[in-house]
Amino acid sequence: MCAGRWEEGNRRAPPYHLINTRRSTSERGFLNRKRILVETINPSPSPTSLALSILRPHYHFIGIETCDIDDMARKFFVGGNFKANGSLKAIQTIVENLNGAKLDPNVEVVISPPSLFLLTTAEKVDSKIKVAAQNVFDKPDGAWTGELTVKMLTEHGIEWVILGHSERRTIFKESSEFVADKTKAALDSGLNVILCIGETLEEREAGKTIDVCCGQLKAVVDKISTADWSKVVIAYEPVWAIGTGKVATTEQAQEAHGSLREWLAKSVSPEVAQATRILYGGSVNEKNCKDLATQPDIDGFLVGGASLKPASSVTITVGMACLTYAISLTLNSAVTTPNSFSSLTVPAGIVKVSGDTAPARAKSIAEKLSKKVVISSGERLVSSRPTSPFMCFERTARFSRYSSSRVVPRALAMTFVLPKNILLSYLLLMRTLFSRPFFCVFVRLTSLFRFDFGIVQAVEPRIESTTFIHLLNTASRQHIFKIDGSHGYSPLRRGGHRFDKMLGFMEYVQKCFYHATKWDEDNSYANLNATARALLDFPTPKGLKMNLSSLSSPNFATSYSMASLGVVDGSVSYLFSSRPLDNALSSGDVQLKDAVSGYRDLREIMKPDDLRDWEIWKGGVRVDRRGRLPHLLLHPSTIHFKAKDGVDTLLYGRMYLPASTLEALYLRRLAPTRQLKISAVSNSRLPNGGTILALLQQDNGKWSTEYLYSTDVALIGMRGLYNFGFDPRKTVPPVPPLDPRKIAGRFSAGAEVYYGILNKSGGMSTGFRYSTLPSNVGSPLTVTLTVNPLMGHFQASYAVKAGEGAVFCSRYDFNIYSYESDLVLGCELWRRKQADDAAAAGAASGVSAGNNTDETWQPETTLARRGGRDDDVTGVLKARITQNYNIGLLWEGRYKHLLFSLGSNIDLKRREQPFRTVGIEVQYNS
Ligand SMILES: O=C[C@H](O)COP(=O)(O)O
Repeated sequence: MCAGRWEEGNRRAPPYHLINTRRSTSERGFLNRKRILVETINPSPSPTSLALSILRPHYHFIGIETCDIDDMARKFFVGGNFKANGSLKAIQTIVENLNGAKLDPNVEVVISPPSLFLLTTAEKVDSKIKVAAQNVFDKPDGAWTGELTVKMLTEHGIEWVILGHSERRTIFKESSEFVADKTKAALDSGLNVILCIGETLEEREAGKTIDVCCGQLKAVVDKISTADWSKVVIAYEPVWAIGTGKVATTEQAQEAHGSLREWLAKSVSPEVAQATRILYGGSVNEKNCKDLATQPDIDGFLVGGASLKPASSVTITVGMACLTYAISLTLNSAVTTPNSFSSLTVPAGIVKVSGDTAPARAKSIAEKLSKKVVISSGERLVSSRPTSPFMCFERTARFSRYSSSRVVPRALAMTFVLPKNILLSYLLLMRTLFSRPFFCVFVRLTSLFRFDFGIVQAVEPRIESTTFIHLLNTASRQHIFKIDGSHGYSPLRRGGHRFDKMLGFMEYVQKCFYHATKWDEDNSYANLNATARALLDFPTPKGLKMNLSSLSSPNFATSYSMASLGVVDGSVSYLFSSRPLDNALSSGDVQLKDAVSGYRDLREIMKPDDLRDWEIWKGGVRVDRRGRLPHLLLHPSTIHFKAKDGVDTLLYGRMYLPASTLEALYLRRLAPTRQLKISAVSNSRLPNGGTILALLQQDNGKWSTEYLYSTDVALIGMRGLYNFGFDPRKTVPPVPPLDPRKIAGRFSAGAEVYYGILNKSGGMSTGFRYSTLPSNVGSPLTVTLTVNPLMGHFQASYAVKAGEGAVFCSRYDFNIYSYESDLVLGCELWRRKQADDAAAAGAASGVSAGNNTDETWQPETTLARRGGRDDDVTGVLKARITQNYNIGLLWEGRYKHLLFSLGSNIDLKRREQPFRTVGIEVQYNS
């Protein structure tokens, strides 16, 4: 069988079934429908990356990420429509704020000032932000008093125009035909169009929402070509929601967007429907955008009022008197611990709060920061209490809780003990290190008398300066959640895998390849959290999907998939393996435990094959190239290399239809301890047309390393994992304890660093795992702790196999700067056939035995005692619940020769419509 038989060597059979090869590694994303590769990066110490981390806190380098190409291909879009508001000065301020803000590069931002300010805005605004006119006429230059022509716009670098806004339709009586004419004129001259549509309240109440919106669209569809749609963004703006503060509910908006996309698929083409961005507009603000941004068919926002509003946050300055000193006696132990900043005393701290916040709120924030404040003059608030710099920063961090901004300073403290007992400490505020130089230095001269000199420059944690920027970043962050399906602040959560439901056939075949070539996926830093991911992050199917696959020869597999979610689409994939995959089984025979991801039982690390074991000699002559050097010494004519004897290679390709996306994977075992993976995705709608990612993996049992290069932002990275305990290369594995009170387990530690050359962004994370081994007599468990020191993220997970058929898992995330936390609980329950012995036991106790195909939820102890087998599993139920009362349910099982995944996502907070998604996937593999 493919999975679970690692008891090679002198290990005795484990007390429970091994499922360690159940999940595949990074390339598994290639095997799922409509996915693309996204390298992810972690927060990092450089200014750009810190900003990035604020905007994209979940991005992480660990491995190839995959996501629905539908989602990713439609770049998130946020437009700001200032309407007829704002003075030149106000608009300049907005532009300056936007220029200075760290905006997510994955979001397209367009602002639309009144026409009088178009040129100034276009001139001043950073090139990453585009400018839109709020209207344009459909005729060339001429006698059109009060109008702007398309030529005027294009000649002055204005790339966008808003057309069909409800205010123009209702107040200025613009008909849908006129809007369509203007759209055509704009597109013909190269402008991009934000095309607004929307229904009135009466129309909605009359159930005419979709008819009205589609009618408005139809006028445009009739006039422009299919190709023109690549330059159109639709903004769905219910008239009753515009400027009223009455935002459409998430369900209302998603329903309308989904229907519009369906209509586009029918009326224009499925490709246009997939590619066209549909924005929502109408009383969007930084709070309500969160949920809206997570909807599958909402690709951004057109923001009115909130695009002009200043943020309700404040700027805080934390500082101390420029030069202060304190003398504290050794006896004053309360403030003198040699290795802590608490020993650094400063007589006075100054907390300055300023900004657009009302003075009362500023005062209340200041009071929270420093319990007792004295207002000395104006807006300056002086703490009357002596305080340490660390306390100040701690309070600044706490301050973020009271601010609407999520930006918090990040402090890094370092202490050096110099000769002669001089203690030098300094504290850096990472976030402001480069943009606003900040440092403080404290020197302690002796251990007897403490002279603490402190110099602290003023610190101004930069806070997102307008509601629009805040909204923009919040929305893009949420959109990323939608793409990666993860929540919280886990450095490893996104690592490698996202789709941990039943494996597609191609994934399964790849796993068989790993097993056949003895590659241990779990001995990798990328898979440190694999158990918690499999148990808590499993996705649930949406709509109907069918897969038909076949391993037509031991070396060659094909797979076809069809899905129906709005529009019908599918994919064709081929896989070639130089190693015959005799261990791959059809859907009727495969053990469910091999086809479903779940708790990952680590196997004992093993000594890798010797390189010489891989050499093939015939008649005293080497005939393959797997050895070290000898073949180089041979004359080429004496080497009779045969592909089938060569290094093991796996080739995989997939084409998605109708979206013309190609995926490819090249996997090559270079040596018993080394593997090369090159993966690529190509799609014209992706940045640069796609991505290539190369990964060189080294695993010698005791430790493993991986080196990565991606063409996307020229990302380079490295990660490693070290296993404590015995070294399989030097000693034999320790004898497993027979005493059930003793635990047989393994402790591993790892880290990763990475750097994006093009975006000058890097980062790191570190993690630990303790997991029991197959030889453990008691309940298997896995505990992990992962830390992103720069971002202050901690994640702890705990999974325990309460028996053969039940696993429970919990995961807790915490951010020490923002105080955000996230708790997820989950379980999986395996359903098994009744065994003969159970039936016999039933008969012996006088109970009718029944036949042995009866199924039941078995108590673990019973199963363990009778030695449950992998092949008696008939289904698995997975469930998880988050602290926000989001529930995921997934049942995976087999009916005759078909494998089923049936799942649903339930949001208990939405009482009116708790079922967010429902779906089923069916697989037949032969
Ligand atoms: O173009 C923007 C829309 O009219 C939305 O305006 P609003 O956000 O002020 O409701």
